[in-house]
Amino acid sequence: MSAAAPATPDAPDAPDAPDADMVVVEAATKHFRLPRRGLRRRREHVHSLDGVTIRVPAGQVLGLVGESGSGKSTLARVVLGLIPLTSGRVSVDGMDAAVRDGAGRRRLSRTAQLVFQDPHAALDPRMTIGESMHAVLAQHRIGTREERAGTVSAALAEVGLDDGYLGRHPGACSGGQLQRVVIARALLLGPKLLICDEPTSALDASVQARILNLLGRLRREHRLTMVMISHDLRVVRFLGDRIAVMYLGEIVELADRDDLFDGARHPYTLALLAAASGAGTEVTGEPPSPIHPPAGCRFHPRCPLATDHCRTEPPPAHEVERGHQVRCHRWSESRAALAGEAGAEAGDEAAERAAERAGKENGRGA
Ligand SMILES: Nc1ncnc2c1ncn2[C@@H]1O[C@H](COP(=O)(O)OP(=O)(O)OP(=O)(O)O)[C@@H](O)[C@H]1O
Repeated sequence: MSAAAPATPDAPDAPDAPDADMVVVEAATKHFRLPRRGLRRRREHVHSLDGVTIRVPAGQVLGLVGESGSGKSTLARVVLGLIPLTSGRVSVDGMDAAVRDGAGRRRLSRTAQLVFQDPHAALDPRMTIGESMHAVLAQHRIGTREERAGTVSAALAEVGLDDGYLGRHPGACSGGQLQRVVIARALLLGPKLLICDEPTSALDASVQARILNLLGRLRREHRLTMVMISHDLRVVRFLGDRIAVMYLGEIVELADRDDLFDGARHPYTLALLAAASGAGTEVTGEPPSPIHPPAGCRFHPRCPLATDHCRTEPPPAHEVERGHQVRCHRWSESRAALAGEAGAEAGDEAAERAAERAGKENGRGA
């Protein structure tokens, strides 16, 4: 948890009752083939996504959290249809995300837009902000020149920027201003789904909170469905209605926000929560290779509760409560077992401190 805490933003209201699924991901697997190296005959693959199944109802915000390399961005890219799946299926607002023809691609990009981490990389430094925004509408053949100008100004106004920004180049703007421009540009086509991939992690702490508040307001006003990707639990907690925790290409825990934050069951989620609250350390050990994922439960080499069963049998997704799924064999005892362990560790530390104190006192007495 290296990012600074956003200042307390105004909590967004819950959306109206969601009706249909905006995003449906069914058994999505993405293995990137690596180039052949040396004398090795077999091609190796990076297991970036393995059997991910998830739905995002219209109007909901899904928070997607997990450490670097867990597959969050890959999931975003397959939902946007930017990369093909190895197997499985993804649909957005009823459209197959694997669509390849031009008209289908345009329809998908009008429906689903991406806001990613680095706004400097998202905008062409040679174009003014006005030109970058006009280009999106022109590409989709939307409106006359005058109509486009009105649409661009309105989009900028929505994110709190005036027409003075139209003639500026990205280099003349701050990171926060540019992220507003990127968000305004994403809204130009009237999307139903906004995928935000670490939208605040490149920004200063004070700016982070303002951008999160902005996204919360836009989500309400436009009834947007969102996927909010972050390694920072505070970000997904602020905006997410449901939270999915990813580890090495799999969703290991999925629950409504409060159920996850108050009743997590997966040892990986519990370690993330403990680290975020300062009550524990970061998850120990290196993440294992995504080229040769561990047998059984993928988390077992780093899990304090792992048994032989965990080392050999991949856990299914257990529905531990309505809407709360956990991929862990030991879900029923994990909270108590890990609390016991944290307690034991705290006890050990206290004992060590007491021994140290006793040692010093003895030293003084001698
Ligand atoms: N084009 C690619 N070719 C090979 N491997 C890739 C490719 N894109 C991603 N990967 C690998 O897929 C795995 C998942 O990457 P991904 O970027 O989805 O993770 P992430 O959770 O978004 O991480 P981060 O927070 O660092 O962006 C990683 O091991 C990554 O190295």
